[in-house]
Amino acid sequence: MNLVIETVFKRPNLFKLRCICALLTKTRTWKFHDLPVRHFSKLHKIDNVGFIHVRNFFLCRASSVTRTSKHLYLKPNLIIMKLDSPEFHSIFTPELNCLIDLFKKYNYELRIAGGAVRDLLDGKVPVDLDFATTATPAEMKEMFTKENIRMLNMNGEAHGTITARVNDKENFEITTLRIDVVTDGRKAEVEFTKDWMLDANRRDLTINSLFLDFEGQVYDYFNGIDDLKHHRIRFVGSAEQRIQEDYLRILRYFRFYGKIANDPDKHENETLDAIRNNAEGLKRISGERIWMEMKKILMGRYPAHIIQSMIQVGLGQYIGLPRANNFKELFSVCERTEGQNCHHMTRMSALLDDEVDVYTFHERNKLSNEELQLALFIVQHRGDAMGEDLMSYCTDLHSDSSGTEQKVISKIVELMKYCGHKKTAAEFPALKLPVLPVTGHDLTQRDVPRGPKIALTLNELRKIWKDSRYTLSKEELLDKIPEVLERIPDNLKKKRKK
Ligand SMILES: Nc1ccn([C@@H]2O[C@H](COP(=O)(O)OP(=O)(O)OP(=O)(O)O)[C@@H](O)[C@H]2O)c(=O)n1
Ligand SMILES: [Mg+2]
Repeated sequence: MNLVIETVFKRPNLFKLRCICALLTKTRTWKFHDLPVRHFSKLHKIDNVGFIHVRNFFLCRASSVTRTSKHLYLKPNLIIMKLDSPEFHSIFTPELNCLIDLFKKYNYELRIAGGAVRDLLDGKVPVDLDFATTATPAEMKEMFTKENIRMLNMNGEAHGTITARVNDKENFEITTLRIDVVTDGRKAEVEFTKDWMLDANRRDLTINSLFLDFEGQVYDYFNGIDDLKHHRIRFVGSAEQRIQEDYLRILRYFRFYGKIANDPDKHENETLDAIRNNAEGLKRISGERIWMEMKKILMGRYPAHIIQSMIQVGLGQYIGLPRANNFKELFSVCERTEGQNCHHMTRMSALLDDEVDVYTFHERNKLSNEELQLALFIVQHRGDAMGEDLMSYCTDLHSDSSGTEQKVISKIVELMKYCGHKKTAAEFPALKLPVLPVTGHDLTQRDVPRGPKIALTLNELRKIWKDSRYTLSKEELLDKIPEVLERIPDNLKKKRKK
């Protein structure tokens, strides 16, 4: 297939354009089909819908020209490879086979898209499958209705997504091929298409722009297979443009870097520049979405290197880490927690210097209460003089901490992981912890007035019990009530009111 160039100029300057063509092919005919897109993207900028910009001149494209409205598109070289791995064969459930037959029957194309193709090529069984189709949402709805297949949650319809529940057993999310026509950095207005290349072209990374049919053929328009093979994370076309369509892609880039790259710190300068120039756009992204990505980065590969790179390109202030600079601590904690199955917050705490940092981070990322409490706990206790006998330190900490037994134990275990005390982290949960032998009920039986005095007395008794190394019996503790009560002022409530 020979590609003959057509040109569409904003400001026609044929001469300049021809010079560039000549540079590439030494003829006036461009032969894109045997050049990977990346090859010429150095000279040209490929924008969000596949235009090529040649040094400020609007361009062009060729072959079986695809037109939408007034534009012409570049048709990049399509690479097809065959996948025949056990992982690929493992995806075929009876429900999926049923879905495939249905789309065949109605003559619509259906392929697996995005992350699942990437994972299969990487030898992994994908967690979930995303599907792409040439059928429009209306056509899908008609087909599923005719075939008595239930559809769920119609919220995604405007963006082309229909969820079908097959055999009342398995859900399939199927999205119509689309072009993101207008984007505001978070969500897009879309136009449906039948062209697989255009759908690939709207996606974030080359490794996420692959399609897979059910014969095992992988369709690759943007060199995703080669990038995956060489552990490269690249945006499809222009990084700036891809980021500006959805600023969350900045974090997705770093997340996939942690998943795919095999060098902790080998980002392409061009990509980092685009991220640096667009970092501010993250302001518009909700804390929940940011935190979702951050959690995966923290638990992926090279978390310390990646988060350091993120802060160095200026993301800190937009992701709730305006003061973060203690990379030494981050590196140590990530190293110490390697293979420890630690909580993501344990690693994150390394970059939070104090409680103010924790609350700043919480404000941006809307942490769960469990995450917030864990970060506060680690920040408060990581500097404790823990002594030689760590089990004893943990037992005391347990006795001093409020909260349900299980929650306190898990916070202590995380603290031990943070500090690199692996043995204690593993053994502490199995330790039979001493239980305070007196309860609030025992105190009321001994005429301690109800109200705040009960809790205060219990606390005092707990301290006495701890000082005895948990040896005092119930009776011995109850005998201490009078002396404890003497230390608690009578006008407790009045004082509080003041
Ligand atoms: N901001 C985004 C989010 C998603 N996508 C596209 O939509 C696909 C599916 O998105 P998602 O399920 O969020 O990510 P996956 O790549 O499938 O990764 P994961 O394994 O985390 O699901 C991606 O592969 C990518 O092609 C995108 O282009 N830009
Ligand atoms: Mg996915």
